[in-house]
Amino acid sequence: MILTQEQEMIRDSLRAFAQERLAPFAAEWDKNHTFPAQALKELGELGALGMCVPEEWGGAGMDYMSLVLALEEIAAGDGATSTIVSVQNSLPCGITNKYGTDAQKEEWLKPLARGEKLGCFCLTEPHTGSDASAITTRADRDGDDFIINGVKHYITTGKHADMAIVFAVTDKAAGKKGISCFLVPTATPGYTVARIEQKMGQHASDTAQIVFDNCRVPATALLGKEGEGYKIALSNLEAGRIGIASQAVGMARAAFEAAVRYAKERVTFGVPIIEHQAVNFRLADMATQLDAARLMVWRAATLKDAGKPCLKEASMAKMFASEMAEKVCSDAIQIHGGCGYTDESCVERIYRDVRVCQIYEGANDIQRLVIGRAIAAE
Ligand SMILES: CC(C)(COP(=O)(O)OP(=O)(O)OC[C@H]1O[C@@H](n2cnc3c(N)ncnc32)[C@H](O)[C@@H]1OP(=O)(O)O)[C@@H](O)C(=O)NCCC(=O)NCCSC(=O)CCS(=O)O
Repeated sequence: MILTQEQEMIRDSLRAFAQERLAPFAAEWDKNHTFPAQALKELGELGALGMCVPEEWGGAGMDYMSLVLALEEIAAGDGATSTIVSVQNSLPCGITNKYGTDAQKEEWLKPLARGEKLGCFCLTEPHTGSDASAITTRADRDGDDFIINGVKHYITTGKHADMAIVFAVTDKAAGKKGISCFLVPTATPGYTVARIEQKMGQHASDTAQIVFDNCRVPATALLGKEGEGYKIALSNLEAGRIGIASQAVGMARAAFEAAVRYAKERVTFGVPIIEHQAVNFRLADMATQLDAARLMVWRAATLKDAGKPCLKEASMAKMFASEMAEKVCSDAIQIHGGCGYTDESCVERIYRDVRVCQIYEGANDIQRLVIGRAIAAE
């Protein structure tokens, strides 16, 4: 696959930014659980927080391929930052751009796309993750308003976000077609950050539990039509999953590159360990798996840019890339030996950071279900 000159430029400029402004700080952010606010501001100025939003709405007006190229580079610098950027682009920006009214776009999409404001995506609930249509958060009509009550769980940027895309049941009897989507400013009374999760990795990105307690929003806060929420969630998660796949490739690439550097420096039995066939063959397998995953990401992004269906290809890319990434990071630890298991090297952090790519925005068992269904329908 050949990139355009513009796509190459985007990749190169994000690579330079990530290596200068993210990678040197990633270990410290991880240790201190520091939210990368300044880096996000700078990424916003580069246009990386609203990459596919049209220029008239404050975005960079680029294609999806450019977004996945940017996400790989950002993830190679810091996995946690890439998650915040991926969610912001695919979900708050993606959904507000597609379904927002001009007024909603003026108020929210412009600052989101410029990185002046952050958004989050509230679908998952404590008892409803994979089975997304079983959510119980309610939005009850009260005159010209809706009143939202319920609990959302594992919400990326839930604490730092200025707005939330919230899915809630407006008509219980209608099942999947009774779910609606709302744009909720997080300053609205009744939006409460109830808990911050203590995670295995990605410490620089907050993952919050949000309680909606009589959170009143006007009916004009609806995104799309009443009852369209489930479809909005699933169709945008399809795009989000390509982004997650690209993040997995970026994190795995960073671990692979660290392993190559170490293998050239570390001497055993009188030679750099890269000259030992066991290490050299391991690196060969890692490089091949990485390339395969990247090609799957690029294929899904190309289909999306062409407006072609890519549900199966997006799920395949997410599943393959995230599982590849765990293996490549584990191999990178193995090549580093003892120091790979300590914070002396970056690979133990990347291994922790990348693990969640098999879980969030649709666990890989759900990706298998989506792929299997598509095969059965062909
Ligand atoms: C497990 C599921 C795959 C099950 O899906 P369903 O069988 O319940 O869905 P369908 O009946 O097939 O579809 C419903 C409706 O939506 C339309 N649809 C579905 N996919 C698409 C698409 N890609 N593009 C366009 N439209 C689509 C479909 O045609 C139907 O419409 P009609 O009825 O025909 O009009 C599913 O529940 C699933 O994917 N589960 C996983 C959920 C998930 O990923 N959760 C994680 C969310 S991330 C989160 O909340 C944390 C926040 S974070 O910060 O990221």
